[in-house]
Amino acid sequence: MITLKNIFKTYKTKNSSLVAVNDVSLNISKGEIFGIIGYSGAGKSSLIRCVNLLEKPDKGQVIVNGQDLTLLTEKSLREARKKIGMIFQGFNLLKTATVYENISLPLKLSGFSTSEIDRRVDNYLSIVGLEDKKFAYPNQLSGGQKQRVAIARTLAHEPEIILSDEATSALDPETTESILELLLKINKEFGITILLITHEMSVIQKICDKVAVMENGNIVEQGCVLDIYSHPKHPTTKKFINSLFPKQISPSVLDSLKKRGPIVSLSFVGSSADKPLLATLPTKFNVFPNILSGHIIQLKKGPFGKIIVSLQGDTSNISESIIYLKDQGVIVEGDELENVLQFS
Ligand SMILES: Nc1ncnc2c1ncn2[C@@H]1O[C@H](COP(=O)(O)OP(=O)(O)OP(=O)(O)O)[C@@H](O)[C@H]1O
Repeated sequence: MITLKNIFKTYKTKNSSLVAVNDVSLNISKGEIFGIIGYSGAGKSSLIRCVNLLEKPDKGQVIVNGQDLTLLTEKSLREARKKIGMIFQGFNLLKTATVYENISLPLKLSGFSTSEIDRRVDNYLSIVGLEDKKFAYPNQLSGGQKQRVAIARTLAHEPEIILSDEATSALDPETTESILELLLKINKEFGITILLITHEMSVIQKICDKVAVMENGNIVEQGCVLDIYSHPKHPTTKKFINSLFPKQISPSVLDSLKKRGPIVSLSFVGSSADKPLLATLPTKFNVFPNILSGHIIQLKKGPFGKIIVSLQGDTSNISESIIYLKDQGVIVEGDELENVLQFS
C-alpha cells in the first residue's frame, strides 16, 4: 500500500545541513496499523511528512497504491492526497469556525454538494461520538474532543490512509486510550491503513501491528510488534522496551541473591504466557524460583510478560529447568540482565 524506497531528507541552512531522514525504506501493507517510534529529533515527523509530500524528499520513491507520488504533477498530487488523511498533535482546527464548519469547509473546497456535506458531517460526527457538538467552537471542547473533530474532518474525505503525527501526545493517558480505541475502530470498520509516529510505547503496544524504531534519521529495527518486544536487537529498541518494566531490586539484594543461584529474565509470549510454567519447576526439577519482579503487557496480538527470577537448586537441575522453559517457548536471558534492571 505504502512503499518508501531509500528516502533522504536534508535540511539546509546558510552554514550547515542536517540529514533528518537517511536512506529509509519501509513497506506498509493495506489495513495495517504501522507505528514509527523514536526519541525527539529522530526524524519521525520529517519522514511521515514525506509520505504525503508535505516535505519533498531529496531522493527516493514514495509509492502509494502503485503510484510514485514524487513523480506526479501538482494537480495529480492533489488528487492522490485526497486518499491520504492526516491528524496532528495540535489538532489544526480553525479556532473561529464551528465543528460543522471545520469539517465542512474542506469538503466545500473539494466541490461536494451541500446535501452530501451535511450527510458526511453528521455521519462522521456520530462515528467519533460528537453529534451534540456540531455547533460548538474549538475553545469549547476538551483536547480529546478536538482530536475527535480532527479525525471526523479527516474521515469525511473517506481516505484509504491516515497519517498520525503524534496525535495523542498532547492528551492525558485516559483520553489517549479513548483516541487509540477510536483509531482501532476506524482501522477495523473502514479498513483504513494507519501510519503513525509516536515516542510512546503504550501507543505501539495498544494498536500497532508493526513497528519501526527510528534514530538519527535511520530505521534501526522493524518488524511485528510481538517479535520486536520479545527479541529486541538494537540498543535503542532495548531501551524503549526495558523502560516498560519496573526496576525494583536494590543492588545489595541482587548481590546476595546471586550467591544463591542464577538470576534470569524470563519473557513469556503468546501461548507460553497462559501456562503456569514456573509453578511446575519445584516438582519437575527440584528448582525453586524466587520472583523478584514481573510485569505483563497486553499487546494487540496477545500478552507479553517479563519476570526476573532467582533460580535456586542444584546447578544441573537449574540447567534442565532452563532447557524445559525454552522448549515451552519462554525466552530465557541472563546476559542482558544488568540492562534490564539498570539500577541508578
Ligand atoms: N524545517 C526544518 N529545518 C531545519 N531543520 C529541521 C526542520 N525540521 C526538522 N528539522 C531537524 O531535523 C531533525 C529531525 O526532526 P523531526 O522533527 O523530523 O524529528 P522527530 O523525531 O519528529 O522529533 P520530535 O518528536 O521532537 O518532533 C531535528 O534535528 C530537527 O531539528
